[in-house]
Amino acid sequence: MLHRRLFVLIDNLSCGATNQHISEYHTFKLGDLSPHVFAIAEAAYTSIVDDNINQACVISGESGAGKTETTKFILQYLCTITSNVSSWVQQQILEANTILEAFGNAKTTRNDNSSRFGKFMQVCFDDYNCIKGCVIQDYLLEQSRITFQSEGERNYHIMYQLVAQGQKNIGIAKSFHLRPPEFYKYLNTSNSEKINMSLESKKFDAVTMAFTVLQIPQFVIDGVFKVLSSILWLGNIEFMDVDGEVTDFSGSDQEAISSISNLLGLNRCDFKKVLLIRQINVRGNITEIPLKIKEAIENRHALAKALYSKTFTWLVSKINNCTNPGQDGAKFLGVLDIFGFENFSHNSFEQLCINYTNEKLHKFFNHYVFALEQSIYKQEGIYFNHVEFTDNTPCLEIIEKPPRCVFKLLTEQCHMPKGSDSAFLCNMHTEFESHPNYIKGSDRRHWETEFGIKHYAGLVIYSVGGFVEKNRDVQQDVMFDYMSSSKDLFIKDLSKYQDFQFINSSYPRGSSKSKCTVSDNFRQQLQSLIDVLQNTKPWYVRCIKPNLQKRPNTYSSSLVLDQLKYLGVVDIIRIRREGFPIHLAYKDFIVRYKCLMKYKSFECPQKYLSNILQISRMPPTEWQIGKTKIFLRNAVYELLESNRKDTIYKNAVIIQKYWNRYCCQKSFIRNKQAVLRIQHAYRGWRLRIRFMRMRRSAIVIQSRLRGVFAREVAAALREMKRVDEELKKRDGMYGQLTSINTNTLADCERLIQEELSVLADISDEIQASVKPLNDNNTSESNTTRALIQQDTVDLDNIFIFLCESNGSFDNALIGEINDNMNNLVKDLDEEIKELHYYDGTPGKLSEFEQLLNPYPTQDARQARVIYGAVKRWKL
Ligand SMILES: Nc1ncnc2c1ncn2[C@@H]1O[C@H](COP(=O)(O)OP(=O)(O)OP(=O)(O)O)[C@@H](O)[C@H]1O
Repeated sequence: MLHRRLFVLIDNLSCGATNQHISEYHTFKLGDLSPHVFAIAEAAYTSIVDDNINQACVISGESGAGKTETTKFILQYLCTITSNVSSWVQQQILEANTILEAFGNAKTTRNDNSSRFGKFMQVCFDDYNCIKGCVIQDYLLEQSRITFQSEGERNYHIMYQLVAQGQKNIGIAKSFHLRPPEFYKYLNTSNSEKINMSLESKKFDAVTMAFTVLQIPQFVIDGVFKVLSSILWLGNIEFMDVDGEVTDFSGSDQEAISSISNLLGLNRCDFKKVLLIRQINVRGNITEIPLKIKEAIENRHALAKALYSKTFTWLVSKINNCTNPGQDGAKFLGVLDIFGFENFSHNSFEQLCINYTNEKLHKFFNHYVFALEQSIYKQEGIYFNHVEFTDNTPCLEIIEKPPRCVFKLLTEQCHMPKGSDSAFLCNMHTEFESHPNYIKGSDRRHWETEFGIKHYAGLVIYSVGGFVEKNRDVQQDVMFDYMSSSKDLFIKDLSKYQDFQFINSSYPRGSSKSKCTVSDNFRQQLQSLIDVLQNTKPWYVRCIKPNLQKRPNTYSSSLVLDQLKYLGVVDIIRIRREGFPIHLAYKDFIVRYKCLMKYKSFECPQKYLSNILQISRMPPTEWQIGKTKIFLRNAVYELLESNRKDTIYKNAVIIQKYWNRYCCQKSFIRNKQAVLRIQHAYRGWRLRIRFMRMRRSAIVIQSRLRGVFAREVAAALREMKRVDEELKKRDGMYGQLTSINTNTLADCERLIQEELSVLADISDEIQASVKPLNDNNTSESNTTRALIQQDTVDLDNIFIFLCESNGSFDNALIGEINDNMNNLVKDLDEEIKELHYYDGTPGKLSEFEQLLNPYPTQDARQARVIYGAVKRWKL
């Protein structure tokens, strides 16, 4: 399926990247808003979410057009939309860029921050479409820049940053043996402008901060800076020719040698040997040959380049370790920021590799967009107007197609002991003289030093000097062997580090064929990149440089038109208009758009397809049905997509409605049940509390009542006892009265006998009422009996007695006691009165009163108490 795979054109100077911009583009379709790299990033991200296919954003354009900035915008966009809160891994991905820029970017005549390496950043996503990590693949770092920079250009940024920091901080200068920038030859090969120390020092702080975010230990960071300082010192070694065959160090070299040995933790003699002697492999025997002065200088440069490039690849692998997505990050969105097409006044091996990369990517683009497209039209038997496009296959073949191509001829020379640039050029002229994409040089005078290739973006003249040497990629194995026994842990680790991707040599060490050449490695790397891109859904971002002065809103028409032409933009607009850029298999089309049909019948797919399109009122010129696929123009596709989106939206609302209702019902029932259960439990609890309170109150009331009754009964019994004693006293009085008046006494005796008999009856009745209790419970009866038999009445015992009796006393009995007691008291009072009037003697009366009634008021009160108690009892 060819999706909306075309591109946005980025005018790099007007492209903003605030969070507001990001939120504006988020969730919007490509084309809804004005062209912006965020729209592409959004489309690619949506596609990864919807279709679950890996995506690739291929960013191209010439040097300084804004590829690196665009890459950063895409990363920033992805990091922002995939997380509300910036997570650690996203921070690490952004900071990795800071490190890569410091170590891999440099000032060129076209761009102050030119990437001198290519990179493919695969941002990996988990099943929830959140960023899980990132894998970076680097391509061909420009090594020659370490030792030499053209006019107006600079070495890699990190070199200046380190030296500037050394100027600011004495401690750092001492630890890394740093000197002012003017001291180092590798920083002064061109007349570039003066270094802004404070700016560089600030950038150095940013790099160390980025190292910290990537959790790189301090000893490793220090190790990296030691290597950089050693490289700078290497440039200052001058050598001295001894006899034309042997070289030695000059007096001024000693400081550099001791500094480098210290920094790398090497033995001084070993290091000197590396600089002055070369090892060669002759049929398995390693032979040491002293280097001539020219060779020693070249060897020193090679050593510096090898150290820097190894440190760079080590850093990339370290960053990959830190941002490794693990098992979860299966899907990825790759961002390819590769060096733009270059055509300088002096072009060398590096420019050939860079322009070869651009040719390769352009071919991929052409193949994907034009050739493949039109071959599918033919296969499917649909009618179309053939679209012509600029095919760059011949140019690519001259560079890379075996058996005879530029790279093959160059490798041949590298494998020859006496291989040279001139021999390479001669072979090229012979081989490609008649090739349409090849010219021998800018003019006849330069045929011995130059060759030209007509790239898709224009003719580039290459100076052949240094091609063989640069392609040889001298590995400096001896130096790394010595470094492996360094005292510094990082240096040791670095020396053992191998970029495993390209270790494929079967030749013995030291032989000229022992290593793949730089071009071989680079070709393999690029091929694997193309293989990865072929398995992704590509998105193209073409960066256009509007003017050469880096001014905003200034367009140099001819410059822009040239770029639009060679980037294939004009061709692509044609195919968009004339071709059918969207094609879908029948099944996919039906699955995707059947929602637009009311009646879903699948008997004849072709009929069904045309039904969908007719019902949706699509103009018939805008679509065609092939043998297995349906082909659509962009306008139809847009319309279908928009209808589909509306239908899905409406249906989604209905589904949501039902689902929400179901959820609400479910939640209501659950809440209701919960409320009932809570109510149930609460009511139970409240009733239990109320019952307990009432029971406690009842017990209190009962105990109080029982106490009251017990006290009243005890008072009654006490009163009985007192009456008994009164009777006894009266018996005594009777004898005295007899002597006064026998008749009166006889009457008195009779009356007393009657009263005694009444009291005896009461006593009998009490005994009789106590008796049933004795029969019911022997223990109870014992207590009761003991109580009754006691002379004195104890209130506690009375209470126990009442408890035991458990209400067996009849209220009537108490009433009777009360009545009898009242009667008794009343009778006694009357009797005393009678006695008083009978005698008629006041002196005797007072004696009798004192004798018979010593406590008249107390009697009356007791009687009232008993009466009151019994009355309450009855109530
Ligand atoms: N959107 C932008 N806003 C402001 N400045 C920009 C923007 N894009 C690019 N630039 C400026 O242009 C310069 C070049 O951009 P950039 O480094 O991205 O180019 P490039 O295409 O990657 O070049 P090279 O191929 O040399 O690496 C930047 O250093 C920056 O100053």
